[in-house]
Amino acid sequence: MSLEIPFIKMHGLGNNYIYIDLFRYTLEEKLLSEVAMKVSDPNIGIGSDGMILIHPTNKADVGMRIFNKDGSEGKNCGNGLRCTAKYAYESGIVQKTHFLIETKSRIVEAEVLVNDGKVDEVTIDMGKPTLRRSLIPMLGLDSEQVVQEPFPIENNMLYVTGVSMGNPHAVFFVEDITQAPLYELGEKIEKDPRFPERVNVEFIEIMNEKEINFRVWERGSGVTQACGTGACAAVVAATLSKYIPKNQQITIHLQGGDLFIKWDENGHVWMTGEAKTIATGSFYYHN
Ligand SMILES: N[C@H](CCC[C@H](N)C(=O)O)C(=O)O
Repeated sequence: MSLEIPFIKMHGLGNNYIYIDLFRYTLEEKLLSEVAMKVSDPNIGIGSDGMILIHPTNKADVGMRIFNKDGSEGKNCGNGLRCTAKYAYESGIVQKTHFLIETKSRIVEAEVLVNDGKVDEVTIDMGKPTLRRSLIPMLGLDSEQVVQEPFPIENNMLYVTGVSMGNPHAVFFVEDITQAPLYELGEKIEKDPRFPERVNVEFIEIMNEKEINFRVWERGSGVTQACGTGACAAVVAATLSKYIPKNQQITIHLQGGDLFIKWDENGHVWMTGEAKTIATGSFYYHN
């Protein structure tokens, strides 16, 4: 079977995905995982951190599904949400600047900043973090929160803070971000049995009460330039650890650039950042 699949490649701070507009194209469910792996491949595909589907839904103005480079389906994607919002507005799927996006794990509110009909910046109300151990999910005696819990791994003693933004994150504090064991321990932590659904792994360095340095090893995609849900999880973890105050805008310095995050007094996490279009075209799928 051969398919010519129209795509849009977009990124948020270098976290790039191949987007397929299912308002205008239909792709069979059984092909999704394989197509995600194929489009993500830099040698025989287009090259990306994964694939994102922008789809009709009766639960919100637009729906978003994310697939990682390894074909696994994630349940939320902060950079993907900003790019989905940009595309939905610019393509006319929505005719308003404030609208709802459905993800696998929650419905979020998006606000696009428009200049000359183009969206360069998006703010998303990412909703409330989930902190209960069993809902992150993380194995062990259930508890309301997992904050800097000893996490022995490969002869290292790390201290893990667990946060779900609809997808699971394990946050570790380091003294110097340039020494973060991203490649040495990223995949080992991602696939550690203490995380039954695997986990996204963030190493963060607290610079001051308003700035955090950040690196990420993503579940199913490895090291990426940025992770929006991870940046939200970082602010929640730093607040729970009492390194930063609540209800203050924090600048997260990711490899690909800065995100602006605030965990407000109502418990909602807000994320503001760029969304960029790289290319459009056709992907030729064969099986
Ligand atoms: N890059 C995404 C996160 C992808 C999460 C995915 N790796 C998962 O399996 O949860 C972001 O900007 O939030």
